[in-house]
Amino acid sequence: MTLKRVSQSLLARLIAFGLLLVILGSFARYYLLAKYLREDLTQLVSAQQLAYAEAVAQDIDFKLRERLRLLQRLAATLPQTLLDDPERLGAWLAERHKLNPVFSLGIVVADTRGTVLADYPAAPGRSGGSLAGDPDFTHALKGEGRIGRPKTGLFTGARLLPMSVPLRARDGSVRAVLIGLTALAAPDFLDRISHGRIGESGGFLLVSPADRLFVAAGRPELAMKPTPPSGVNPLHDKAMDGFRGAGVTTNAQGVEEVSAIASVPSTGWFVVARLPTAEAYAPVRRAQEVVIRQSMIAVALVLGVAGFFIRRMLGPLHRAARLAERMTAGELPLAPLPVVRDDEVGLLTRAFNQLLGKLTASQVDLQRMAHHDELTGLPNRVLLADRLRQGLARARRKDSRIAALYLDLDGFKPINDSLGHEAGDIALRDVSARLRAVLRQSDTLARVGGDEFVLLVTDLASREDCAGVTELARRCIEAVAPPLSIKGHTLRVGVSIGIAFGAAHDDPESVLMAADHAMYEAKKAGRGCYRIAEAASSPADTEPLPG
Ligand SMILES: Nc1nc2c(ncn2[C@@H]2O[C@H](COP(=O)(O)OP(=O)(O)OP(=O)(O)O)[C@@H](O)[C@H]2O)c(=O)[nH]1
Repeated sequence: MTLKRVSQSLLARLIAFGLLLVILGSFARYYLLAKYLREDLTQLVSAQQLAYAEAVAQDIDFKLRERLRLLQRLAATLPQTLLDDPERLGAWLAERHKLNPVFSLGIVVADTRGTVLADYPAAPGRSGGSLAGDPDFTHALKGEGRIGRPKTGLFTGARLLPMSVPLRARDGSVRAVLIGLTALAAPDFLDRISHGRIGESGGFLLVSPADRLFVAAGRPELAMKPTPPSGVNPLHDKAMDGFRGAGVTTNAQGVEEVSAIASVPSTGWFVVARLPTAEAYAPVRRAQEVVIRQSMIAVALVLGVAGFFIRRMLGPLHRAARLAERMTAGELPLAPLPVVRDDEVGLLTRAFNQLLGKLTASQVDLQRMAHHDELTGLPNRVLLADRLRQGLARARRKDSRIAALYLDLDGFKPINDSLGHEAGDIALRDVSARLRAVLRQSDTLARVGGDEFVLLVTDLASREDCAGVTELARRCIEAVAPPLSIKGHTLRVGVSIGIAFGAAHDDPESVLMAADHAMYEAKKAGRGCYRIAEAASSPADTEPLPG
């Protein structure tokens, strides 16, 4: 029941409408903000990631080329006589290595058969060993230097990157092969991949697409591990096919990330700079949180402030409704409601007051019509009966009397008959006016029939007062007697009066009947006179009145 009342309340509906607007607005802002911020951030983070990836790729490319150039310089400067003296060759290599120790796992010199002549730093079993089947050795033997493929070293067992260059005789023939081995984990080599961080959770990967291998990775467990099969990570698949640039993708671990790919031209590798979107889009989440917080504040404001103001605005309406209810219940008299403000509520209250005014006026009219004669405006039989009851009640309380004078016009019918009903009405109104002029204010003159009137006189406290009633009857006869001028005709009517007195024990009907009978007596006595009823409480029958 209470819920139904609330749902029907204008206040509740206005607040609900306000809340709906706030919530819809919040939803729209929440999603639009997220959408546009995400788009902008994707662009920004992609550009940033690409810049990182390119910088790292260039750095790695530079280091690789530098190493290859160094190896070529060594090959060009190595005194060929040392090839026949492994001990001195080893010392020469050690000297060079100390000057620039970039080949952390050693510089190896092998003759054209692949036999290792010397190495530094030395690896167990390498010197005197054979590199005959080694692809880097074979390649250099053909006269070309190259950066090899990452692999696990034959003698060192470490993950390394080999580089090989030929050592040529004066006639241009290959006399030996120089191989430089760099540990993938060597300092200042791929550390930007393995230790570089992007934000809190992002990092780098170095991929060799030809080997389908992670050469190095920020996550150590990925280093030298195969790349995911195609179909797992769409952006990785594109990168393997040669795409360079940035995009949003989901990696093999199911983590969505913004990734950028840049080439390492010297090896055909590529660097991936990756940042999980959970971190990249953190500002989006923060903005969404702000929107949610704002919305909660807006909801609180709508509930509090708007609720307060709407309540205030509708307050006069509530008060007016309560007043109207109490008037309807009869607890308050009907009265215009106070118009507090000049707004819609005031307009409604004013309209209500106008309606109330009309209602009250028609109620007064109805009341008047129910108690008055329409033609003369005099009280009718109903109101007379009431006044008669009141008069007798007062007589009981004050030990006084009342007198009823029953008046019947003489010779009225001929006016109707000769001049018409309208003339008769005029005569009745004129006679009423003359009789009214004779009365005291406390007397009641009522029209009780066609040409019959009753004059009620109350509070007759003394014998003189009672004697005054006959005097009043005489004045009535005199007042009616002068000729009437109706529609250019001079007409005469008279009046016969029957007087009956009433005291404490009398009932209204018997007093009226007594007066009526007395009036007939007056008619019989020749009209134009009054007679006093004997049956009712005439002053003669009762105890003498004081005075
Ligand atoms: N014009 C008019 N006539 C009315 C009205 N009510 C009653 N009458 C008429 O008043 C007349 C009353 O009749 P009577 O009392 O016999 O008339 P009267 O000539 O005074 O006769 P007496 O009383 O015997 O002297 C009737 O003709 C009614 O039709 C009214 O409201 N207007």
